[in-house]
Amino acid sequence: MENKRDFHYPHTFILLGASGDLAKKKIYPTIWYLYRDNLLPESTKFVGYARTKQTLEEVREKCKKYMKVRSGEEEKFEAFWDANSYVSGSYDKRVDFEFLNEHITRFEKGPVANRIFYLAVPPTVFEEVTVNIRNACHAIKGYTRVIIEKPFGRDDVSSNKLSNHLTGLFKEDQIYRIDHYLGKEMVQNLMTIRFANQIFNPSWNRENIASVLISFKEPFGTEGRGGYFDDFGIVRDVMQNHLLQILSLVAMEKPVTLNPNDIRDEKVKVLRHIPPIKLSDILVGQYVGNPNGQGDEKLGYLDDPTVPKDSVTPTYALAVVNINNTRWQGVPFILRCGKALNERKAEVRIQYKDVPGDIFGQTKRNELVIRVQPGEALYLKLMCKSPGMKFDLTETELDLTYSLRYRETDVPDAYERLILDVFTGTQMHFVRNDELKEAWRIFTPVLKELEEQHIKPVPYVYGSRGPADADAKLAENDFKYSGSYKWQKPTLA
Ligand SMILES: NC(=O)C1=CN([C@@H]2O[C@H](COP(=O)(O)OP(=O)(O)OC[C@H]3O[C@@H](n4cnc5c(N)ncnc54)[C@H](OP(=O)(O)O)[C@@H]3O)[C@@H](O)[C@H]2O)C=CC1
Ligand SMILES: O=C1O[C@H](COP(=O)(O)O)[C@@H](O)[C@H](O)[C@H]1O
Repeated sequence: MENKRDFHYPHTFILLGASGDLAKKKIYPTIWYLYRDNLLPESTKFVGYARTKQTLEEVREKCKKYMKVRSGEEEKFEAFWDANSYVSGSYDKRVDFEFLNEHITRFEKGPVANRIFYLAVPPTVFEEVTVNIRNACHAIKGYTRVIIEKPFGRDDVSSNKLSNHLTGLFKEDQIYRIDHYLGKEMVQNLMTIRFANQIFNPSWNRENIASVLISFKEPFGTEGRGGYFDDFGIVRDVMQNHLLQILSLVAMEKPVTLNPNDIRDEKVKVLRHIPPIKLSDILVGQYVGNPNGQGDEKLGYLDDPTVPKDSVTPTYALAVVNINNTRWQGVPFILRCGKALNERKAEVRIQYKDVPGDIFGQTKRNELVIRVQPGEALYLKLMCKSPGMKFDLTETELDLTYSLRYRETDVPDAYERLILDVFTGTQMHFVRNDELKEAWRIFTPVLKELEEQHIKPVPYVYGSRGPADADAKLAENDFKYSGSYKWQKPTLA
């Protein structure tokens, strides 16, 4: 791991695919915020690289609307762009990468100089780019780290092939596989909630917990990205990575230490207890247009011109995952994700069992909700005596809403944390090769069955809560919804 004291050496951050969507919407803004907040080594230079022939001014112009510059920050913003340069070249020609290498070398005065490559490139050019980095751009007087974005393959075979390819070029401690959900505040909080609170730890098991629901909902469809999406579908896009990562943090045993490898050892261990998902344990859906909706809501997935008319790619999926170990045997972990739904939401719901011997005759289950987004919150739904002269029960909550409790603190964006982690050399929040292998072992068979049998997803209307059958599947898996809980939003004092 790099020491803080090494931060005065030259660092170059090379963004491959600098002309693309991810670069302009996410990566350039992120490196600007890190630079603005003085979080990066002082002498860091940024190099954009892509096939498009363009000037740095043009790159800057394209990123403009995605980068926030507050009043008083204008000078710093100019300094940021002064530290940037852009090189155009192909992805497959070594000579172009040799030119890139010469370009980077100019910034590398002194005995040590480090390089970080961010691969914001399509999977089709991934192999040649990594070979060219290894052969022509590897640092000779410092570290070389590569950040890679999903998709990490599309099944076990292609993912293994990619892993073997990378293993032939880089050591595991040079590879940073991004799952940006691991950079989200409440996902990072899962370990603290579990292991720094004696109140939760003893009840975190099959004796007390009935079911766990991990949800991701988005209120928009594929928005013209259907061409990419159709090849992957929601299971590969969200469930196999983001939701499974959350599951492993919710279900794993306590790691021996906070060392990244100890944590990832535990994540792998719990994944190894999960058998591959069966076809009977998954429900898939695809959105159709809402005739009463506005604008895009009128359009179904198949109306996207980049999607084949007979596509059976799921835009919604609910899967029941079993963990066959002492802690969790028999507790359904329900993963649920979908596009074009009624709201934006990502959350974990830990639903406790019914109170045995209910003397009140009306108790509802406790539920611990960890809301990842929007608006980070942790709330525990519980029963209380109705205040006043009555002796009946009321459903209420212990509520930790971040925007109220931590008014002065800005929650950083996931990419900011993760890119900074790469500079400091901490791999705790990155996906290790063996985690990835387990994830594909769990999902590949069912994905194959869905695709080989051409299973038609259940239609659901754009803007709805998803296929009607999904709630029945939740109920079958010991997730109880009473509909009686009412939240009273606190008002600001
Ligand atoms: N700190 C905070 O900000 C807090 C906010 N709240 C808010 O209060 C509101 C209610 O709280 P919530 O925890 O959602 O509790 P509820 O018991 O009201 O709802 C739980 C969830 O059940 C799902 N649901 C709705 N209908 C059904 C159904 N027929 N079968 C199965 N599931 C169903 C909904 O999610 P889905 O559509 O995803 O299935 C819903 O969000 C929410 O908006 C919540 O954000 C509550 C407490 C604290
Ligand atoms: O990885 C992905 O995540 C986004 C959702 O990310 P969020 O941080 O906005 O929740 C999703 O839209 C996209 O399809 C998927 O590839």
